[in-house]
Amino acid sequence: MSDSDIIQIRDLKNSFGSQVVHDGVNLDVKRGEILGLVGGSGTGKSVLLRSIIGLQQPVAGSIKVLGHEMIGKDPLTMRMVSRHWGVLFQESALFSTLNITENVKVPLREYYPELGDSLLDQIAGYKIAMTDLPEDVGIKFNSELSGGMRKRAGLARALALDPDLLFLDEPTSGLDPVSADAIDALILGLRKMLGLTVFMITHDLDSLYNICDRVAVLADKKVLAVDTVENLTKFDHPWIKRYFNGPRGRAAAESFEARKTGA
Ligand SMILES: Nc1ncnc2c1ncn2[C@@H]1O[C@H](COP(=O)(O)OP(=O)(O)OP(=O)(O)O)[C@@H](O)[C@H]1O
Repeated sequence: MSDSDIIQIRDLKNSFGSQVVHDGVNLDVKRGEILGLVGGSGTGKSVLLRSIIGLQQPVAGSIKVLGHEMIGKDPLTMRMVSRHWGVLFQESALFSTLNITENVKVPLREYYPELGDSLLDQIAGYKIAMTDLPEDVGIKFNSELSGGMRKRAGLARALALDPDLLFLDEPTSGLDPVSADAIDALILGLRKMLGLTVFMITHDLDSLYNICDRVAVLADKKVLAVDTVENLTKFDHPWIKRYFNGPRGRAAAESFEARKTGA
């Protein structure tokens, strides 16, 4: 594992009964990069994410995070390594009975039970501010927030423990284009400010062009290619061609070019 790799996956196999989802997945995620993961529906993007963060037990293979083998890990190692990552789940997964401040305090309480409530409130307030949410959001509940605000609140909780690594499951799904652009800008800003590595499942072609350093394509039960979007558009595989060179892919490419030239 090279020093620059924060995640290294080798020969990963996942199956459910007779359904093989992954059959020899290999992938390296480099420290400091934003890596996008794409693939058709049901190709196993979420199963891959769940395998990395220990919510899915693979059949075979190796997953190293920060140099620690995650498969077959003991609960203590798992707890020690998971302290270094934050996860934004697709529906943000905020606790509906807790306000946003209390949600952000959940991981803080788990890892720092000795800290007093007023200090936890301050830290939570700081994390909420980092995601550009107004201060009064802290006392609101998930049901009182817009879709974009929920994503930001989920991000605030994912940042609670000052992670090195951020896992995002479709951070812009369900958002209008302006809110999606704002979330992309926030992810870029957080990466710069905190030196994060970001592993992001997305279907959002604009996000792939605008913020991902590299994109991994999951198809045929494997990671078929990992490269810049520009290079992937030239890749000779039927799904990759359809994905990047179809009408939506071309529109995203044109919009990216227009942004670059300021048109
Ligand atoms: N706990 C489970 N039990 C049985 N099958 C599962 C389980 N979790 C996932 N699968 C199956 O594994 C396959 C991959 O699912 P996964 O959710 O990873 O797809 P995905 O690529 O994230 O899809 P989408 O883009 O539609 O969210 C699917 O066929 C799904 O039905």
